[in-house]
Amino acid sequence: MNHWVIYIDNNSAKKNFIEDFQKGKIPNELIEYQNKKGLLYSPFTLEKLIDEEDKHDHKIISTEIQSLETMSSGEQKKALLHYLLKEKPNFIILDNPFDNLDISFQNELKTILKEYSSHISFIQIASRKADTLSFIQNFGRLTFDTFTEIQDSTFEKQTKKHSFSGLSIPQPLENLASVNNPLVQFKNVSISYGNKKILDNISWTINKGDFWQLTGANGSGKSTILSMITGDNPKAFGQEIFLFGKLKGSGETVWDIKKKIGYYSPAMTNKFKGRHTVENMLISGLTDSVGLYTIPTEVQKRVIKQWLLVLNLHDIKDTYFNKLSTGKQRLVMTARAMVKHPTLLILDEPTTGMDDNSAALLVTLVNKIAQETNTAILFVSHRKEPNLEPKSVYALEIAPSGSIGYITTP
Ligand SMILES: Nc1ncnc2c1ncn2[C@@H]1O[C@H](COP(=O)(O)OP(=O)(O)OP(=O)(O)O)[C@@H](O)[C@H]1O
Repeated sequence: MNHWVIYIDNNSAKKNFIEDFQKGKIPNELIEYQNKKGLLYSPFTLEKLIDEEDKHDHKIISTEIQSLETMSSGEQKKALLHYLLKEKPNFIILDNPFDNLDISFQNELKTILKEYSSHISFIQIASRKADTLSFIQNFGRLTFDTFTEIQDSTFEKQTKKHSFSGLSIPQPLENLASVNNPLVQFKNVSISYGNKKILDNISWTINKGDFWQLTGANGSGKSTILSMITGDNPKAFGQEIFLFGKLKGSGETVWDIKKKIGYYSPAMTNKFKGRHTVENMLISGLTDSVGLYTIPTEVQKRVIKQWLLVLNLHDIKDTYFNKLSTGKQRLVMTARAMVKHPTLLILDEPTTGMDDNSAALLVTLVNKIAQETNTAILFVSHRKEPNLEPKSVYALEIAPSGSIGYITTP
C-alpha cells in the first residue's frame, strides 16, 4: 500500500489542492487515487459535520451524552477519526493530523494509522517535517498551487526565512500602570457540565509582567479556563474569580475586561473577511474594532508604522490581510492583539497549523514582547513550543473529579 506525505508551507494553496483532489483533479504522480473512495480528516470536515448536525438536527458523530460542537478540539478530532475509519475508504487525506492533539493522543493516532496502513492509503499533509508518519515512503511538496514529488531531504532547503528588524517594540500610547494586581486570580474554582467534572479546585494567580504557558491534555479544560477569563462563560459566575482586582460578575462589563486584555486565537482570523490592509488591521488593534470606523490619528499612524518596521512588514503595509500567507496573518494578528499594550496578552494555540519557520518567528515575537514590555503573557498550547521562554508553566492534569492544576518549570 502506497502512502504519501505532502509538505506545505504557509504559502501553499492547501485548501484548493484538497478541493481539486476531491473533485478528481489529481496530479499525475498521485493518479492511483483517481476514482477511489477518499475521505478527508481535517478541520474543514469537522466544520461541515457540525453544520450538518445543526441544520438537520440529527446526530452523525454526536452521542446522546455530548454534541460534537461542545467537545474540545482534541475530542472532536478523535471522534472524527473513528467515524472516518468506520466508513472504510480506500484512502484518507490527513490534513495536519497532529494539530491540537496532545502527546498521548498523537502517539495513539500514530499507532491507529499504522495499523490501518495495510489496507487504507494515507496522504498526509504536513506543515512540520517532524510530524511525518513513520510508514510513509513517498514525498511531495506543494509550492503555491504546484505539486512536485521530492526526495525527503530537499524539503528544508526550500523554506524561505523571514526575520525581524532588530528594532525595539514601540512604547505604549496609554499608560495602564493603574491596573490592579493580581491580574487574574482563581480561588478553588471547580466547574462541571452536568455530571461531567471538568476543573477541580483550581487556584492560580497571574501577576503583572508574568509569562505563563498553560498546558494540558486534550479536554483538560484549557479553553474552559480561558473562557472564564475573557468573559464569555456563564460557569464563571458564583466562582471566586478575580479579574484586575474585582470579583468577576460584580459590575464590570465584558468591555471593561476586554480593554485590558489582548486576545488572539487562530479562529479569530475568519472574522476579518473584508478588505483590510495590513496597516489598518494593526491600527484597528488600538481600538479593538474589527474594521476601521474612524480616521486614525497621526499618533496612531506613527506608532503602527513603528510596529510595521519592527515586524519587517512595512513593504506590504497596503496589502490586503486576506491575501497574506498564514504565517504572516498570524504575525499580524499577534501584533494586533499587542499594539494597545494590554496588561494581559492571551495567545490561544497561536502556532496551530503553522510551518516550522513561521512558528519559530511567532515564538521569537512572543519572547520579544515578554522581554521588552510590561505586558503579562498567557500562551496556551499543549505542544512544547521550541524556544518559547515562559517563566512558569501551569499544567492541567485530567482526574476523575475534574482536572487538577499545578505549577511547574518550563
Ligand atoms: N457545553 C459543554 N457540555 C459538555 N461538556 C463540555 C461543554 N463544553 C466543554 N465541555 C467539556 O469540557 C472538557 C474541557 O474542554 P476544553 O475545551 O476546556 O478542553 P481543552 O483543554 O481546551 O481541550 P483541547 O486541547 O482538546 O482543545 C471537555 O471534556 C469538553 O468535552
